[in-house]
Amino acid sequence: MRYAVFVTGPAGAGKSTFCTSFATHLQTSRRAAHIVNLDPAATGDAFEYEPAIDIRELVTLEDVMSEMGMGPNGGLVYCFEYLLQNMDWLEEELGGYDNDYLIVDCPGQIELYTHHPFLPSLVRNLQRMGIRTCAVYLLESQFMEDRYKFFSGVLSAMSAMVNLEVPWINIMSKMDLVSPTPSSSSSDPSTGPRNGKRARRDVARYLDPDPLLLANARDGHDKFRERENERFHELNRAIVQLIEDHPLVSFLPLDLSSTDSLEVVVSHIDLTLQYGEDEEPKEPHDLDEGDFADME
Ligand SMILES: Nc1nc2c(ncn2[C@@H]2O[C@H](COP(=O)(O)OP(=O)(O)OP(=O)(O)O)[C@@H](O)[C@H]2O)c(=O)[nH]1
Repeated sequence: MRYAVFVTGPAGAGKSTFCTSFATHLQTSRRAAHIVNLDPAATGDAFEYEPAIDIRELVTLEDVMSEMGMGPNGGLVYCFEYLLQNMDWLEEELGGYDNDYLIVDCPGQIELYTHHPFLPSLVRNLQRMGIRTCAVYLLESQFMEDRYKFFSGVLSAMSAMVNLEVPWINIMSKMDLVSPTPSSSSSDPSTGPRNGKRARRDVARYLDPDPLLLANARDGHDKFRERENERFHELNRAIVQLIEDHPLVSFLPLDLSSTDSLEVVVSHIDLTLQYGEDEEPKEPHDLDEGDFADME
């Protein structure tokens, strides 16, 4: 069985950094893991790793823009259309990997996840090749600094989940930027960040989104908006109702400075992919010395 994890999320959410840490973690556990770069616009020095499969070997955004006279957004769409027309290229690239874990680093343009058909088509192609797939969606912890920004992040995660229709995990990345202790400067966890960082104690309301954060908007900025636009307030109430009625979105915290945190995320991904469930138990004569290394 081969496995593929699509690592998605907005630009700068930490996708490439997570892919590197994830792959390193699996390799340390003696599991075959490879990174697939799906961003045709990635620049050479964007990677800390050498991707095993790289869309840029098929098509690059730079070439499309210069040869087809397209802009960056149209060019990206063209690159994905081109990939889908050349699935035999991908199938051949994937041919060399058996019983492996493929970590697919996706571009940061969220329209690719929320309404374009490319990723769903790509996932269906991988499933046809017998590759079990799931997706993770990274939202960075700075999204918790502003409730409106946070809820737009929640809605984009929901929209991407609905579009992709594969087993799915939401991750709150860059949790190392969140302060471990609450500040005494404010007693209201629904207001903005304190001293530039949000206390972890408040974070639970974001990891398992509490719609009241949005309903109980109280700071000056919110009052201004309420006064200015009652319809905006009605829209908020409708969003709160939607999130309450469909509690699909919760977030796993990811702090890459903690191995335990990464391990929890990896074990959730394994569970979602049902990793290893189809493997035959090894016969004693199939075992090699390395299989006993962990037992020493
Ligand atoms: N503090 C902190 N910074 C991080 C973490 N992960 C990534 N970063 C930083 O955030 C920036 C963006 O990280 P990337 O991994 O390139 O993010 P990305 O989602 O792949 O970005 P795009 O490919 O542009 O969409 C870089 O400066 C990273 O060093 C993290 O866990 N903690």
